[in-house]
Parts: sequence; C-alpha cells; structure tokens
Amino acid sequence: MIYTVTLNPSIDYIVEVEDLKLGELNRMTRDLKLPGGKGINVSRVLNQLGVQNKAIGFLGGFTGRYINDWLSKESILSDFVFVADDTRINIKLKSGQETEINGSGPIIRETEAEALLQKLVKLSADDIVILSGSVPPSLGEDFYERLISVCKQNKAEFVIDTTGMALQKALIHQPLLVKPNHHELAELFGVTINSREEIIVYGRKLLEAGAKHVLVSMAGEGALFITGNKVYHANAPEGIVKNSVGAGDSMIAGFVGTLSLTGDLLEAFRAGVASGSATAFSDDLADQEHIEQLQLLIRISQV
Ligand SMILES: Nc1ncnc2c1ncn2[C@@H]1O[C@H](COP(=O)(O)OP(=O)(O)O)[C@@H](O)[C@H]1O
Ligand SMILES: O=P(O)(O)OC[C@H]1O[C@](O)(COP(=O)(O)O)[C@@H](O)[C@@H]1O
Repeated sequence: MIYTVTLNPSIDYIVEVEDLKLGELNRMTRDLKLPGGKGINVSRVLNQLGVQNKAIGFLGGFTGRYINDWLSKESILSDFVFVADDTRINIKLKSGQETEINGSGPIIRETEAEALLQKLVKLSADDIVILSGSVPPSLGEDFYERLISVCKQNKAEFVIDTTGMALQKALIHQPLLVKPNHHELAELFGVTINSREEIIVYGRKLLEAGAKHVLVSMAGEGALFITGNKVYHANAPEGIVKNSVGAGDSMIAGFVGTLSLTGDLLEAFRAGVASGSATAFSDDLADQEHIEQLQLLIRISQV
C-alpha cells in the first residue's frame, strides 16, 4: 500500500484578478477552492492512475471537513487525525503571474502527533510512505525524523518532498525518491544554478548523501532523472498552462504509482513528467486520460 502523509493540508483558494492593483479594491474574475497540501494532491493523482493509496495527516475545523468530504466523494481512502484548530487556506493569486501565499498551519498537540505516528506502526516492507510538504510550526522541526524512524523500523520505503533541514536530515535514511525543483535544489545548497550541468552536479550530491533516485523538475523545461551513474532528461510537452499548483505533487504520484505497478524506472519517469504537465494544463489536478495522452509526447534521452 502507498500512504501519503500531509502534515499541513490546505484549501487552495485559486483567485484570478485581471490586472491586480495593490492597495485598491480588486474584483475576482474567477475563483476556485480545491483540496490541497502536497500529500493530498499525490493521493488524488494516484487515485486517477488506479493506484490504491491511503491519505493520512492532520485535518481540523470547517476547512478540514471540506477536504475530508472531497476525498470521500472521490473514494480516496483516508484516515486523518482531527485536530481542534482549522486547517489553513493557501491563496494562489493569478494575475499575469502566479503568486502564492501559504499559511503556516494549525496548532498540533503532542497527543495528536502521537496519534498520527500510531497509524503507521503496522507498516511492512511492501509499503511506500510519501512524506510531503511543510510542517506546521507547532509540531517541531524533527517530526519528519520521527515519521522516518517508524518507516525504517518497519522496513517500509519512504519518499520525501520537503525543503531545508528536514530534507537534508532525511537523506541519510535512503529515501526511495527526492524531487526538488531546480530552485529548491539551488536553495538547499545555498548556490545559484545557471545550467543543466550544474543541476546534475547538485542532483548527484543528493544521491551521494543517500537518496536512491533523484528527480529534478524544471517546470516547462521538463525534468532530469538521476539514478546510479546515469542521468536522463525528459522534455515537457507543449500546452497552455492553466494552473501549475500541484504539478510537482502530480509528478511524484506518476513516478511512484507507475514504479509500484511496473517496477520500470524510465516508465515511471515518463508517467511522472506526463502527470506534472497534465496538471499544469488543467484547472484542477491531472486526470487519467490527459496523463495517458501526454505520455505519448514525452521523449527521454540519456544525458
Ligand atoms: N509550464 C509547464 N509546461 C509543461 N509542463 C510543466 C509546466 N510546469 C510544470 N510542468 C510539469 O510538471 C513538472 C513539475 O513542475 P515544477 O513546476 O517543476 O514542480 P513544482 O510544482 O514542484 O515546483 C515538470 O517537470 C513538468 O513535467
Ligand atoms: O506545505 P507547503 O510547502 O506550504 O505547500 C503546500 C502547497 O503545495 C501544494 O501542494 C502544491 O505543491 P506543488 O505545486 O509543489 O506540487 C499546494 O496544494 C499547497 O497549497
């Protein structure tokens, strides 16, 4: 079974304003409320791909109920810990450019944190746990380490998609996959990256630090897949970008879901890129038909 863990879910409130004027009244031309948070996005795309999975994490208040109801309607298995405080609302403002304003998240008590860890005590070596997104400040920076240690004790594989120290500390525990975008990769090493060659240099450092496979996504430029001593590039298909929120999460879903079904790393890479692009070209996340269409347009070459 694949588990997705979203410590900090969100309602993504997508707002379109034609010509945003700061300090003035602006009227929305369109708005959309979607369940969000990285692991939840991964679960929704895995579901599209027909890959059984269970979403866990923390939900609270009216916003948490909205997300829970949405997941039930899509028949996604879930088992969240319900907390007293409201799940956050993240603003995704579209006005020419995409501007994101993400909340810090609700207060999580130690008893609630323990309840989440308890949901993973029966993991086995056949399971993959996808740990995604930011950590609400009240949980403490080491919470991913606590989750990883439960995965390791039960010999389950884990994937981690987060930033900064939490990602750095996870590498030694040999995650199945890490997927920074090229900006996050540069930030992680405190450098500026100007070329594909430099991305490969820093991507390889993540392998050396312990990751089993590394995907570096580059939005419209596609992605690099770094594994063993090989590096592959995949183009991103051409299309009209509607909403790239969740593109990275969709890529993780496509990769891990396909790897779990086929065991084929390059097919997983292809499905990952197609899923990311299908989401970028949609208002909501990618659907199965769109992912299948785009897979036909992806060329993978060894670098
Ligand atoms: N503008 C785009 N055109 C085509 N594909 C895109 C675009 N933006 C994202 N994607 C697809 O989604 C993947 C992940 O996107 P990216 O923006 O790099 O991740 P993140 O959401 O984590 O920042 C890319 O590798 C690509 O396949
Ligand atoms: O936990 P964080 O880092 O604040 O990110 C949460 C946000 O990331 C998203 O999961 C989208 O992530 P990606 O665009 O990187 O795939 C949104 O749904 C959500 O608002």
